[in-house]
Amino acid sequence: MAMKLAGKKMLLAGEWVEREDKIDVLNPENNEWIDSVPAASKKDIEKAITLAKEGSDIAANMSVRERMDILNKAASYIEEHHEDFARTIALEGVKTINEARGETTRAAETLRLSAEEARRLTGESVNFDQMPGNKDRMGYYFRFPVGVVAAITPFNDPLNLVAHKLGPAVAAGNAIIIKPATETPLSALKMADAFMKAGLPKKVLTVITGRSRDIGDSLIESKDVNMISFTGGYETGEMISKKAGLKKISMELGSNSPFIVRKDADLKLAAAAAASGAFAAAGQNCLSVQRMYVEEEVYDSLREEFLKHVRDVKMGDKLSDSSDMGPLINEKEARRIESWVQEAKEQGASILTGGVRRGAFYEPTVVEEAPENALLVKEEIFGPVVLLFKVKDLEEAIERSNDVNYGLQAGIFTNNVNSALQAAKKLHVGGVMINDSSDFRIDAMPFGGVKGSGLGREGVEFAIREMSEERLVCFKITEE
Ligand SMILES: NC(=O)c1ccc[n+]([C@@H]2O[C@H](COP(=O)([O-])OP(=O)(O)OC[C@H]3O[C@@H](n4cnc5c(N)ncnc54)[C@H](O)[C@@H]3O)[C@@H](O)[C@H]2O)c1
Ligand SMILES: O=C[C@H](O)CS(=O)(=O)O
Repeated sequence: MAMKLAGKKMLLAGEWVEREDKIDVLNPENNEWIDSVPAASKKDIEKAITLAKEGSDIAANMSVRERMDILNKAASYIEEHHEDFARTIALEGVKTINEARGETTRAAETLRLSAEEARRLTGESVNFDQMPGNKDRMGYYFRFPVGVVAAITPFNDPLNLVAHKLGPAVAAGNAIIIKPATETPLSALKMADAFMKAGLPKKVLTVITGRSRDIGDSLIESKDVNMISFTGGYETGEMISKKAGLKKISMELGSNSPFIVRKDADLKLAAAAAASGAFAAAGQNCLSVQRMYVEEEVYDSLREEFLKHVRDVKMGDKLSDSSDMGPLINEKEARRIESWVQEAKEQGASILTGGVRRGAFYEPTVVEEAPENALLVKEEIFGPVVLLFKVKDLEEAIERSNDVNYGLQAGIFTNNVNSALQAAKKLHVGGVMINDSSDFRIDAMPFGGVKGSGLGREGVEFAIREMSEERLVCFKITEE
C-alpha cells in the first residue's frame, strides 16, 4: 500500500526530488512492496553538501525563537498526524502498531525537548583574575553551531532516532544531512515534510535515500561536513570513524545488555521487566535484555515466572492491536539468529521455549546456560532471544556482565541498597537501571555507552552540546 507523500521523492536542500534509480521499500513481514524512494548518486551527495554549507550560515543566523517555533510546529504536525506516522513506522519497520504509536509520541516529545533546550544553549562568564596579573581582564564564552551535521540512522526506531539528530541539530543552529536506514526511509521523509511545513529554511535540511555504498564515503569523508552523528552497529560505526578524518563524531552503537537478579529481588517484577525489555521490537532494540544473571537461590523460581511471561508474548501481524511482537527486519536476520541458537544448542545449551523461525518471524526464545564463547553470549543478538545464567553471587554477576565488548545499559533487581550501589559503581556501562531492565530511557536523559557501544552521549541536551562548540571572549580593560 503506497504511503502518502513519504516515498518516491527525497529532500535535497528543501526541494523534493525524484530519481530514475529507485529502491523499493518492503514490508519485512511479507516482503510486500510499500513504496519506492530515489537512490541518491554521488553527485546528489556533493550537491547536498554544497547547499548544506550555505544552509549552515542560514541556520546559525536563525534566532533561538525561530528555531523553537519551527521545532514546536513540527512536533504539533506529528501529533496531528499521529496515526499516519505510526502506520508508516509499523509498515516499513519491525514494530507492531502499538509499539509504533509509542515511538511516534516520543518523537514529537523529542522535538519539543529540542525547542526547550534551544533556550538553554548558553555560555557563562570566566574569572580570568583567578590567575595573578589578570585583574584587568573579564569575559565569557558562548556556544556556536558546528556547521554541517551528517546524521546516519538505523532501521529499528526510524522516526524517534531521526528526531534525536534533527531536533538537536536545528536547536543548535546547524544544517543537517540525514541518511536514514535503507530499509526504513519513509518515516524520516515524513519527518522532513513536517519540518518543511513548519517553515524550516530549505537549505538547512536534506534527507537522502539510497544505498549506503553510494552515499557513505562522500558524506563521511567530506571536509565540508563538520560532524558525523551515527547510530547503528559497531562494525559500521568503526568503519565510519576510520574514514571520517578530523571531524566531530558521535557514535551510538550496539549492545549486549545484562540483567542481574539478586536473591532478595521481587521476582514477579523482575520477570515481567525482563520479558518486556527482551521482546520489544522483537529484540531489535539497542537496550534489549540479552543476558540474565540470576543468583542460584532464586534461579528456578525466576525462570518459571519469566517463562510464563515469555509464553504470553503474542507474535503476529504488526498492524494488529493484539500483536505484542513483529518480525525481524528481514528473513536473512531471522536465519542468522536461528543459526546462532543452533550453534549454542550444539555446544550444550538448552532451548527452554521458542527457537522456531517462520520467514522473517522468530519466536520469543529463552536459552539456558549457553557456553561463554557462543556468538549468542559475546555478540549483540539484536533479536528475540534471551540467555539465562545461574550465578553464585553479585560479584560473579557483575564480572560476567562486564565480560563483553559492549557497555550501553544494564539492569539489576535487588532490594539491597549496597548491591545497587555496587552495581552502579562496577558495571562498565553508560547507564545502570535499579529495579528496571536495561530497556529504560526517557529522551531527555544522557544516553550512550562505553567500549563497543559508542562514543559521546545523546539525549537532547547532550546531543545539542555535541553539535555545538564553545567560543571564548576576553576583554582586556585599558585605562581611559
Ligand atoms: N546506541 C543506540 O542508541 C542505538 C540505537 C538504535 C540502534 N542501534 C544499533 O544499530 C544496529 C541496528 O541498526 P542497523 O542494522 O540499521 O545498523 P547498521 O550499522 O547496519 O546501519 C546503520 C546505518 O548506517 C548505514 N550504513 C551502513 N553501512 C554504511 C556505510 N558503509 N556508509 C554509510 N552508511 C552506512 C545504514 O544504511 C544505516 O542507515 C544495532 O547494532 C543496534 O544496537 C544503536
Ligand atoms: O534501539 C535503541 C534505542 O535508542 C532505544 S529507545 O527506543 O530510544 O529507547
